[in-house]
Amino acid sequence: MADVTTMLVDFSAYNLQRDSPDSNCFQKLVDDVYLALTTTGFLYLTNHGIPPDVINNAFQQSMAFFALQDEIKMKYTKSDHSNQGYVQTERESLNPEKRPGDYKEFYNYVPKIYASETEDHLLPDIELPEFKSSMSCLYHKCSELGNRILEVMARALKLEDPLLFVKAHQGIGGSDNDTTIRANWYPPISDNVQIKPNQIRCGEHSDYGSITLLFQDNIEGLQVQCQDGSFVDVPPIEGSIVMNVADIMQRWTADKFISTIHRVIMPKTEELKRSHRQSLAYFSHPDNSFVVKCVDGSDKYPPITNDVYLKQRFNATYKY
Ligand SMILES: O=C(O)CCC(=O)C(=O)O
Ligand SMILES: [Fe+2]
Repeated sequence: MADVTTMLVDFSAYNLQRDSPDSNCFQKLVDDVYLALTTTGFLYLTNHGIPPDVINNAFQQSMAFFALQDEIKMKYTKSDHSNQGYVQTERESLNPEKRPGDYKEFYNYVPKIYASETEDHLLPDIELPEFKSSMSCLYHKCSELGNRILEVMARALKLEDPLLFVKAHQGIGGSDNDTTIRANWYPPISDNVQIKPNQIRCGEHSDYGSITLLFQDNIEGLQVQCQDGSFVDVPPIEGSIVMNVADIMQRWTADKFISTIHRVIMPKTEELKRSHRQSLAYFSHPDNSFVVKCVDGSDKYPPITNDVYLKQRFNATYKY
């Protein structure tokens, strides 16, 4: 299985520049998505229609945030009862049994405003007045594209209601939905940095939500696991988005679509060690109160609300 590569899927037939699908090539898109998501669970989306400026601005603002002094970044630290904010190196352990904390920093952006508690104080508006608007712009483009992908996925499974997945995500951006953009920053491994045994940039894990859209910079490191346990590279391809199935979607589809383990390894060469790496991950979630039931009508997994499922998963991941 070690020669498995991640499929390239051309999204032109339903990209954000179109009002409706292109009937000439839509079925090919549906078939390609079915093939990729039932085999590796990962694909590269090309011709998706998110403007490059939107992506570049979010990358630039995210880099400007990580370049701030530590004391400033710490003002924006994520608390343990919410999802927004900054998390410093080693605080997240994605593979706690086998590895020390991940050698990465990240910032989670969630646009929702809680009724009782606003989280605006966790946005770096003073230092970076354009941070919020650039994250928000990418978030909304990803939501639009995400809806189209979810529709294609439902059509691939020939669901009676092709908008079932889309309807389950209608609260994105509001208080009943945890869809998040995570800006990841992997610092360079300079000579004065002590890397612990088995420490890597991002430990082996699968994502928790429905689907993930991942924007990589031009630095390699992402790998996905094959069925035989080995890992293969998912190198950056300029202009593409890496899309993957996450855990609640695997459960929802009674294991038809596969949520695959992935990781980000330490740089292999001296030159890469001196480079930092950035990625932006859009983690899409169904609404918290939505009851996820197997779409094939089976009882392979009992129905569960998304918020109960998420709580179980988050509790295992953070060190406080
Ligand atoms: O940085 C990457 O390429 C992957 C990050 C990732 O898998 C995650 O944040 O869940
Ligand atoms: Fe991930």
